[in-house]
Amino acid sequence: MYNIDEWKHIFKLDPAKELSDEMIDKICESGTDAIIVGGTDDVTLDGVLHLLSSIRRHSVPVLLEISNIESVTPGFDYYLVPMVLNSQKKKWMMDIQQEAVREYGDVINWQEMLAEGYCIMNDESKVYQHTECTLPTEEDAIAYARMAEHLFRLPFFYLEFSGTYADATFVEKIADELTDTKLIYGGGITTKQQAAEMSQYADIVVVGNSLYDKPKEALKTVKAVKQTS
Ligand SMILES: CC(C)=CCC/C(C)=C/CC/C(C)=C/CC/C(C)=C/CC/C(C)=C/CC/C(C)=C/CC/C(C)=C/COP(=O)(O)OP(=O)(O)O
Ligand SMILES: O=P(O)(O)OC[C@@H](O)CO
Ligand SMILES: [Mg+2]
Repeated sequence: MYNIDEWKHIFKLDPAKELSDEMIDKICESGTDAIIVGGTDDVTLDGVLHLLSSIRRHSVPVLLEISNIESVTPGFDYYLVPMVLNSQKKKWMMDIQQEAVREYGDVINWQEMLAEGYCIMNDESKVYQHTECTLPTEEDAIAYARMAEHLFRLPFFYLEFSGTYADATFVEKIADELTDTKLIYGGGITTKQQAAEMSQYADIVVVGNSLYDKPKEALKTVKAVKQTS
């Protein structure tokens, strides 16, 4: 339906946080390639439906990044299924997803499902603590990237720095390991310079929290990424 291979920039909106209708309109008309609806805490069906109905007034593609089964609803273009590679618990990598497929497997439209291998690098982020991660070294992260590409053949490897900006040389090293699996970088992008820098290495950059904290600057990241490509 959409050419995901051409996507470079995505905004991530959290169903548990407030944004004005005016801001949602600006985000949707910013030229971003897609919107992800997703978050860690307090993601409810009501919150997801509320955001979806506002975003659907625009033509931008919209994806639900599933954080719990209770908040999944039809109406999205795609569904991202996180698998947390550096969790200590099999639950967050395999079991929770297996339970969902066991329950709903007969009705899943597999064309709409996209798996993401998450490597969570900020030990202070909510998602790191929630999914009971261990902090990878550079060698560990490279190994996860190689597994995503060569063993699991995942469509996406998500280098997650949620709330903090990474060292670009580290992101470059991870990018060098990936050919078919696309590298998504997310974390701490608040300026157009940062967006442009990460866009040199990641296939897709994701901008989340700065939409809530520094919205004017966040909106400028779209153009910065498009100019780099
Ligand atoms: C369309 C339709 C109705 C289909 C029905 C069939 C169906 C239900 C299909 C689902 C198929 C499937 C396999 C689903 C998996 C279900 C599931 C529960 C997966 C769990 C995924 C997971 C490991 C979640 C943990 C949390 C996580 C990784 C969330 C991702 C989002 C994220 C990283 C947010 C960042 O949060 P953070 O920045 O730390 O937080 P704040 O910004 O709030 O500070
Ligand atoms: O909120 P920020 O830090 O921009 O991170 C974006 C995204 O990777 C969060 O899942
Ligand atoms: Mg967030």
